[in-house]
Amino acid sequence: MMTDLPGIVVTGASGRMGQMLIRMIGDSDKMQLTGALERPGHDWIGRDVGEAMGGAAAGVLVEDDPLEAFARAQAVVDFTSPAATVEFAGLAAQARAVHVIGTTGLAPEDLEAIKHAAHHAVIVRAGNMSLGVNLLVQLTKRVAAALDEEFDIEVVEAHHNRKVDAPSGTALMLGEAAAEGRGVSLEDVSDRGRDGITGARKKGDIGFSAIRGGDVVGEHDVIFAGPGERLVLRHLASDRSLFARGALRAALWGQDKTPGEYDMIDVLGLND
Ligand SMILES: NC(=O)C1=CN([C@@H]2O[C@H](COP(=O)(O)OP(=O)(O)OC[C@H]3O[C@@H](n4cnc5c(N)ncnc54)[C@H](OP(=O)(O)O)[C@@H]3O)[C@@H](O)[C@H]2O)C=CC1
Ligand SMILES: O=C(O)C1=N[C@H](C(=O)O)C[C@H](O)C1
Repeated sequence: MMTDLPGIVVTGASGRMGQMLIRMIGDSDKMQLTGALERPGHDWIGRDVGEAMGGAAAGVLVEDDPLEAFARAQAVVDFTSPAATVEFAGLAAQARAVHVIGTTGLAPEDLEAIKHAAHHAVIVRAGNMSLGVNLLVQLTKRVAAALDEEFDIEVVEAHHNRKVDAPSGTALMLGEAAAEGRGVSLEDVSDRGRDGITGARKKGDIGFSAIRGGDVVGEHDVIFAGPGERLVLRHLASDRSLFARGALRAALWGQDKTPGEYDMIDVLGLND
């Protein structure tokens, strides 16, 4: 039933995050699901999304035309793939819908395209939508600023065996925060994918390691390893609903904002 509540389109409706978001919107009294998208040819197209998910009818048919769906909505919540997200950013801007981007693995040229779309609409993008990780980002920045290069910084992350990108978006956020705290550019100090005779660790580098296995939702450690002591900042996610909750909060938060690119630090009011 159509009401005055903000209408949300979920892209990648059949995905792990897509299904979580659709369930959460169905349970919410602050928003309504007005669209569920999948790519052309997907076997859910034309089916009621609730029934396709194995539950009760949701009254929304899965469709494959993003612009038509975005034009009817106030927000697009998008956890898909980099190529899809770049396309959706242009279309959501055209429709003037808030675009919440959770997709990770975005290349520099993808980020450039998203930045361009944000001239015309509100975009909230974060590699992790949880309160805990965004607090950890702030903590990481502060600890990195307090410790000198005698402390080696390593970011270690673990995820389920279906994840396609590494390092995770969260690991990169944490690496960026550590670099910012140190007053350096992550690009200059990032050490990814050690293998073989690598030589000794370079002072000042920020290292990344990725573990993939089973159904791990998402685990991140930022290690500050110094002489005689080691400080470990850790976040453990045990339920994907925390990412969906953050994304839907961002979709509502963005409704009265001026066009531009925002992140979850803005949404959660964690700016220091
Ligand atoms: N920021 C955060 O807090 C979080 C971010 N993520 C990120 O979100 C993304 C998705 O994760 P997850 O849900 O686990 O992945 P899934 O693979 O389970 O879901 C992705 C969905 O997007 C669909 N999709 C891809 N391209 C298109 C397209 N062009 N049009 C419509 N649908 C499309 C896929 O369909 P198909 O199968 O047909 O390709 C699939 O249904 C990843 O980048 C992940 O890292 C995940 C959790 C939290
Ligand atoms: O792919 C996932 O699952 C997750 N991706 C995000 C990331 O790349 O950091 C967030 C979360 O850790 C789950």
